[in-house]
Amino acid sequence: MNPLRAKQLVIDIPDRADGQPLDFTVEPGQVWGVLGPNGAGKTTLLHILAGLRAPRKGTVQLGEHSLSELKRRQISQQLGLVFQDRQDGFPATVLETALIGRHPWLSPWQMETGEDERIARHALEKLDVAHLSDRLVNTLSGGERQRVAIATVLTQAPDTWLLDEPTNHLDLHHQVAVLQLLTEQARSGRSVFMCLHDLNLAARWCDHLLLLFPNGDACWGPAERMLVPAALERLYNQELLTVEVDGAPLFVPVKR
Ligand SMILES: Nc1ncnc2c1ncn2[C@@H]1O[C@H](COP(=O)(O)OP(=O)(O)OP(=O)(O)O)[C@@H](O)[C@H]1O
Repeated sequence: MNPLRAKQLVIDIPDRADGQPLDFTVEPGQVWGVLGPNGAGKTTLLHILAGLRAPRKGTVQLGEHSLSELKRRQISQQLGLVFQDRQDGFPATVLETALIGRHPWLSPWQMETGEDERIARHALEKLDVAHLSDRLVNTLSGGERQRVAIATVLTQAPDTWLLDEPTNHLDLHHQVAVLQLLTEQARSGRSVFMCLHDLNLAARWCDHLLLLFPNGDACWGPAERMLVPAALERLYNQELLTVEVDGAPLFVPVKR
């Protein structure tokens, strides 16, 4: 598996100074969380790492190659992206949507095989949406649609998962199930890099964290080194109480 590297990367946020260039490597087996307030640049960073947007400065590498040297197909065989928002203009069923995940592995105009359908159906089962296989995606609830998006990337089977708020719209049980699935992906040698708004989910499930500040400052590293209450209070401009539960810190906003 090729590690994903950000090398001296500056996110291009209009009217913002360069700030701290990002220089980190997402290694196989790691689960990274990106934390930051609204507008800090989390989604933009994810799109840069997926090669969908150019950075202001620096490069993104998959193994020894920069993304700009790789064909889109090579990238999509290695990187999968779960978007924050999606438009369902095209009327497709849940199964047809999951099967889109096989496209990086098919030649142009090649039809999906029985094996592709088996992989897609298995992914739909893992995300608890197999019973919806024949439904049009635009008839699904927000949480069901989110689980289909994750199932589509599971069908794609990339080495590196990029996810923009994967727990959005999910009830507590499905939040935990998705984070458990991502943990299993990392344990099997893949890697996960996700934006999260829930600090406590990040503290519990991520082994590495990247804190993105609105002025372009940033810091990253092993989660236990990043979960410093003073830094998190500065990040969110919010006073926090910290308690320890089940061996992990729990952050609670101070109520005035
Ligand atoms: N095309 C654009 N034109 C102008 N400004 C943009 C554009 N795209 C993004 N921005 C701005 O860049 C900043 C970063 O946006 P981004 O979506 O990456 O933030 P985020 O950290 O993901 O925020 P959120 O937590 O709200 O999802 C925001 O202030 C946004 O308004």
